[in-house]
Amino acid sequence: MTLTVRAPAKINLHLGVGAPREDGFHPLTSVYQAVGVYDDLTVTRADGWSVDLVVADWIDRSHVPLGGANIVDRAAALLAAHHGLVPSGDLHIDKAIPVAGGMAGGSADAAAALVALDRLWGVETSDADLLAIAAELGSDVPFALIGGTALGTGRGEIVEPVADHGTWWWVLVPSTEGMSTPAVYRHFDELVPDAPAVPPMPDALLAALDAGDPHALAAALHNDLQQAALDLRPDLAGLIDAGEAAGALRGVVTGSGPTCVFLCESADAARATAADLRTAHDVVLVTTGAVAGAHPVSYV
Ligand SMILES: C[C@@](CO)(OP(=O)(O)O)[C@H](O)COP(=O)(O)OP(=O)(O)OC[C@H]1O[C@@H](n2ccc(N)nc2=O)[C@H](O)[C@@H]1O
Ligand SMILES: Nc1ncnc2c1ncn2[C@@H]1O[C@H](COP(=O)(O)OP(=O)(O)O)[C@@H](O)[C@H]1O
Repeated sequence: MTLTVRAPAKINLHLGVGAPREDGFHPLTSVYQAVGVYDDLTVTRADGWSVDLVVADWIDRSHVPLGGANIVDRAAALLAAHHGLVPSGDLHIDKAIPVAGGMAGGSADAAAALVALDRLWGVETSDADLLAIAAELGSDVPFALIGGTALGTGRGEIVEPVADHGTWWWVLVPSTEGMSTPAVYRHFDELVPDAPAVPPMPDALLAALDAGDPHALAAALHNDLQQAALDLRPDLAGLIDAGEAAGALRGVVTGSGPTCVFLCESADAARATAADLRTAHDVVLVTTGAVAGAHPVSYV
């Protein structure tokens, strides 16, 4: 039996960050959207356990740990332990989500592994248990399971879908060099020593999503980590200006960066913005959101 599960990248339409909790995590008010850039995970029955990887030609394979240190190894171990099993299977990752790019590629792989191994092992984990295991793996993993557009609270792991009546056109510009999420949060703490205990709700953004209005959404996009990311990567400010000058309604850093995402008014506007940005950047992707969370695409 061979099963392929596809999991999407996420962007943060809103990322409100509060003061660090006692456990070191930051309380978040995040609006996630799953976009059409995917990692595919293929699992095949085997007696032992193995993980291998291929990457898109613009991704540096050496940035993805193998040999037991990949997040999919932890996903397999947690799901197996939940059912009193030992992990088994050959798992193959086909990666097109930027690594350490603020797009939750590792989280997507973890979510895909949970969905794929649940089927491979025939263990029929409940949705509630799968979400709980996902939350143990990482703050962004539950969202990768549900996809769509969702509000994330707690440390980002408590997710609920929100009304979204738009088809949103995005231009994405990843960087070849990733950024460390903990380092960006640490710099945020230096920049904003008086962050609130609970970041406020992004009411205007939620209304723009419900209305399907790209101009209102563009005006409401917000990321509390953006200044910290720009301090650590000053070149990104010029990229955001260039995307907006090329016709995007608005450009922002996604998550802890360094990927910058540009909301465009239409498919044509996205293609034109991307063409302009390609004169200076090797990798410029055009995509839409919202798309589904981790889901099987082939089963033989
Ligand atoms: C910043 C965000 C925004 O969506 O995305 P990315 O930029 O990583 O994609 C997330 O909060 C990243 O979530 P994720 O990458 O799953 O984080 P985790 O594995 O849970 O935690 C990694 C580290 O990030 C920091 N962290 C993460 C989440 C959170 N609410 N507060 C934190 O301070 C902690 O230093 C933690 O040790
Ligand atoms: N399957 C995986 N894909 C990508 N990175 C992984 C994976 N497993 C572990 N990692 C580690 O997790 C780090 C964060 O990866 P990623 O999820 O791509 O970024 P981000 O947290 O910015 O969204 C990487 O730098 C890498 O060391």
